[in-house]
Amino acid sequence: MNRLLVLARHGQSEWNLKNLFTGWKDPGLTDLGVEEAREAGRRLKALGVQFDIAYTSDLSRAQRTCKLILEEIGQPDLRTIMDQALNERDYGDLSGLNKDDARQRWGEEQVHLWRRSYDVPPPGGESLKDTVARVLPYYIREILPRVMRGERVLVAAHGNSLRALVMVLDGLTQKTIPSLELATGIPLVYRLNEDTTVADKKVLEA
Ligand SMILES: O=C(O)[C@@H](CO)OP(=O)(O)O
Repeated sequence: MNRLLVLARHGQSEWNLKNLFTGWKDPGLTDLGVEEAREAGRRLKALGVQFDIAYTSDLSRAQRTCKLILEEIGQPDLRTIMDQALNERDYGDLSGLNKDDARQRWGEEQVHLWRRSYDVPPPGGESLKDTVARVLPYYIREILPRVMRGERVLVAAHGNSLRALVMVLDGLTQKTIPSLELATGIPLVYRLNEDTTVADKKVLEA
């Protein structure tokens, strides 16, 4: 049985380009972001990947990425479920601030803790731990049962909502999660075992 799960971070957004904390704000993709999403689709197509269902967040950068991938693999009308549970980590009061300005103001170390630690929430926002607590139940309830039934599932979402999932899938710890970075538009192709653990993982880099 296939048990195929593909995770794809959206392509570059307008706010990625401007180096702004984004979170639940809703900027669109840049031209490069559109190209990255198409390229993700082309790499999946080269592997012969087809999906039975797609999941994306409530935010347009992930939705557009999802659509572009599906167009490239020739499944533009595939059933796609959008849910806020897959949204980016909420950056709270940092949303809209420039990341370099934030480093100037609060220091490199504090900003790194907000961005990459497991359990330090940015003011008014979600830590990765909070994001795991939001994303994981949705994965277990909605997505995983489909994968276990042999449905081939695409999840197009965000840097930190996908870090939350990858942390669980790859068995990363609070110590190892800070070094995990997910590049825009690079699909992670997982095949799962019967017991829901990871049988195989491919990162579709250039
Ligand atoms: O701004 C954000 O929402 C995220 C993803 O772009 O940023 P970071 O990589 O700093 O967590």
